[in-house]
Amino acid sequence: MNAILSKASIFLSECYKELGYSPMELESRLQEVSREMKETGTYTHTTEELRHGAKMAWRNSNRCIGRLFWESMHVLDEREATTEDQVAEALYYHLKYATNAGKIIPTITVFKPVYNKKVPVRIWNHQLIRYAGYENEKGIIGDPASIAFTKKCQELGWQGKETPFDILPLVIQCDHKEPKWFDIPKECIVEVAITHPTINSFSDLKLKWYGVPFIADMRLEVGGIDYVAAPFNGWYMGTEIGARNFADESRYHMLPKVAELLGLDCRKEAYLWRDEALVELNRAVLYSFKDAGVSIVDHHTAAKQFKHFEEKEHEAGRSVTGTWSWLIPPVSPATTHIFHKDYEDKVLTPNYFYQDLPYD
Ligand code: HEM
Ligand SMILES: N=C(Nc1cccc(CNC[C@@H]2CCCN2)c1)c1cccs1
Repeated sequence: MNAILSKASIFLSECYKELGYSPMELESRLQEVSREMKETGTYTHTTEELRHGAKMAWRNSNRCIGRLFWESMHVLDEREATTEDQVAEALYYHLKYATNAGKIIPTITVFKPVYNKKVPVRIWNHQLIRYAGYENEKGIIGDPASIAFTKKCQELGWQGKETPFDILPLVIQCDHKEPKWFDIPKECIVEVAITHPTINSFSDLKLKWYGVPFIADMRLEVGGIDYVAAPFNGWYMGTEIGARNFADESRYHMLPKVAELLGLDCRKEAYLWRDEALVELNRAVLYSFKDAGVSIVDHHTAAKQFKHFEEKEHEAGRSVTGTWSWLIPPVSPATTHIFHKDYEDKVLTPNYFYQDLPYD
């Protein structure tokens, strides 16, 4: 218990200082928290503490290149939601609010935290919106990264259409019971068809992707409290879709098909046909999102924004921690300043952490 108390006082001291409270106000809050700890073995964040804690956690996310905007995140406090239906409704609201018809608003919804090892809410999805993956004797349909979770959804009674872009259901578990699944209303989902600015035959690839990434499986830790259901969204950096989701051999494996469409000579690696296909695919992703009015950032602009974040943090007297190998983009990494410096990969809290899958 006093482990939580020390984490709480460290968090509250930093949080209250950043919010401009006086030492007196901090002191009285610390006494209130220690009283609640004695009575209940835990303590409850005020909405303001939760709001600032979630933003600090983003600011401390070492692998995130998008941290410049950490203070602007919208925090939806859904700690009162206790049933699967209430959680599903809160998620529908988050999906619509954050999508904002394409002008994406970075948002997090925070559900009731763990207490005495009891887990009130757990979301089984990796991302709230993601495509299904099916594997049969003839091969794979859809996103290979989703094969295991898709099987889980089918065991729970969900049935997909077995197209390459079936949107998976929300899977919500309350109080360690059997999880419930919910189809996402179509008004909560924006998708972008991938076309190319100059190569018209690009649409023959019939590629599309969902507009907004909502990470649903990470644990938000604030002052010793574990929020294991706290889905958050931002906007995509183009390379995530163009250089990984569409390009990886273990994902949609599109480079050979793009190269063929471009009429590239693929007989020798030294012709750099992979690289040429990659650039055209990433150019198409950025062009299509822009044309559809859905927020996205290219990796050069994102790196410049990260540079600005570093400068702002320095002015605030905080040192920037980071994971270099995740911060450099997968396309043309050495063209960014990030590649040419190193970052201390120290894990601060509040932060977002991986957690064990809630299913086997
Ligand atoms: C606003 C636009 C944002 C952009 C463009 C952005 C960009 C990125 C990118 C490109 C990655 C690497 C992902 C990968 O390679 O799989 C990443 C990682 C991460 N981002 Fe951001 N991000 C944004 C907002 C956010 C927000 C709002 C949060 C949380 C509040 C966040 C927390 C994280 C975390 C925790 C990781 C590491 C994930 C992991 O370890 O798998 N980011 N971000
Ligand atoms: N742009 C985004 N990308 C992002 C951020 C965090 C985590 C992820 C997913 N990372 C895991 C994947 C799967 C293996 C390697 N990458 C994507 C955002 C997602 C949610 C808020 S911003």
